[in-house]
Amino acid sequence: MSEQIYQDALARVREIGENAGVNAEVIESLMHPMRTMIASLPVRMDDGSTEYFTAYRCRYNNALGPTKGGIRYHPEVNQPEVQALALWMTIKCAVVGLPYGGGKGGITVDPKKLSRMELERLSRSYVRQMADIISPDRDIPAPDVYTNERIMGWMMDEYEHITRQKAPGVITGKPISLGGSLGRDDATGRGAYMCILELEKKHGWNPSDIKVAVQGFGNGGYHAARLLHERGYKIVAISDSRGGIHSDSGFDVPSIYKEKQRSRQVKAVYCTQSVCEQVEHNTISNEQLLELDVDILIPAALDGVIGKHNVDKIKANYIVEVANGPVLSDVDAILHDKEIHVVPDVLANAGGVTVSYFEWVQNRSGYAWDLDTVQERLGKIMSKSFNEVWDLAKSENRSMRNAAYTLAFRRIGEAVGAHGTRDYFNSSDA
Ligand SMILES: NC(=O)C1=CN([C@@H]2O[C@H](COP(=O)(O)OP(=O)(O)OC[C@H]3O[C@@H](n4cnc5c(N)ncnc54)[C@H](O)[C@@H]3O)[C@@H](O)[C@H]2O)C=CC1
Ligand SMILES: O=C(O)CCC(=O)C(=O)O
Repeated sequence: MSEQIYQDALARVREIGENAGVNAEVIESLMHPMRTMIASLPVRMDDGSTEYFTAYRCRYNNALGPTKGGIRYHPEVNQPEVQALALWMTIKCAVVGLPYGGGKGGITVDPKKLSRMELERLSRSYVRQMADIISPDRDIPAPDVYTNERIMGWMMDEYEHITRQKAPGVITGKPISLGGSLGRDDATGRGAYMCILELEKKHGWNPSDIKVAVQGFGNGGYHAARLLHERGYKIVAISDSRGGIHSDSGFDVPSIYKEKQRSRQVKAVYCTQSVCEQVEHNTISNEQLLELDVDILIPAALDGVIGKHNVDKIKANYIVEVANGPVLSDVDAILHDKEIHVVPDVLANAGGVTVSYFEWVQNRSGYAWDLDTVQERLGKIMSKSFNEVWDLAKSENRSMRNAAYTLAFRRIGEAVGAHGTRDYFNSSDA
């Protein structure tokens, strides 16, 4: 699947790029990752043995600034997937106008099988191997699937040991006590929520009439569901890696979250007394969740979950991509024809990297913002970016993804031109 994901990502860039009116050389440059580093990480396990884990960091394109993007810990992470994710970061940062290029990293590991100490040694080992390419001015990691602020804290600490200086700007999504930003914890879900608020204004929705299904109940999915629930949207389905639950009357998201914290799985919520008393519900699989008759479907877990195999069964009016790459490119046109509108990942989940940018700015200036400032500035960027994409899509009858990519290509193209094309293509390892 992962090799297919990268080829799919390239095909989409080529297809949209060909009619975006951008210099063909710029589109060609996006076909080639600048650099992908692969490393073996030896980790001393608690039983005294040593295990080796394969790790990646891709700096895809730096036309707009230092490369930026999260680090994923997952048993299926591999080079093509990391490259696809880094390409999407390049486009995402350009869509929301951040002064960053795109990067991404990952380790092929099932973190659920490691102890806390093993996880810490693994994370520190990653930084030792990647220390030559990450830095506050070069490549700035952040959290992604199955990584979190604690891991970012260990990584920053290791980097500071290596460089013998304080360097909070080398990584974002850190604990607040180490220079993290207020508001980074829920920024990805909040950014998606802000996109939905824009849709609400355009369509005059009454939130309590709108049914939402959310696949994935982690950092992105949970906060999106929580904020929508607080506004009165009906969250009718929720899932995690082990399956999901469904109820037409909608769930009280905070109590599902509480049960998930206790049991470690959403499905275990099924028929727990506190939830059963509230609402009748049944268990569903992750595949069934995608096919529910809802107004908004929020895939917030992994890539490639909507493709030719199930596109005919998708009934949602809107797909808001909190996950990176949940829809494969070969169904873009089918969804557009069926008038199933997609708010693409490169816009819908850009709240996370936007607040990461705020964190980096705060670290560099040494001045911490309050939560209201973070959220207000996030709101401005999300609303402006959403409307730029929406207006272009409407005025030229494009899908929102096509419009978002077109805007990104124009911005990247302008920067490439300003660098002086020959130099940019010959040496761009800053
Ligand atoms: N954390 C962030 O700031 C950002 C995350 N994203 C994207 O959002 C998606 C989710 O990331 P996070 O929420 O950060 O990860 P997370 O690690 O906090 O949560 C992942 C969630 O997905 C569930 N999951 C895993 N495998 C699944 C499967 N096969 N089917 C259904 N659910 C499954 C997990 O149980 C968990 O609930 C990813 O695609 C990530 O790249 C995008 C932008 C920023
Ligand atoms: O916060 C960041 O810098 C990057 C988050 C990320 O990996 C993503 O947007 O996919």
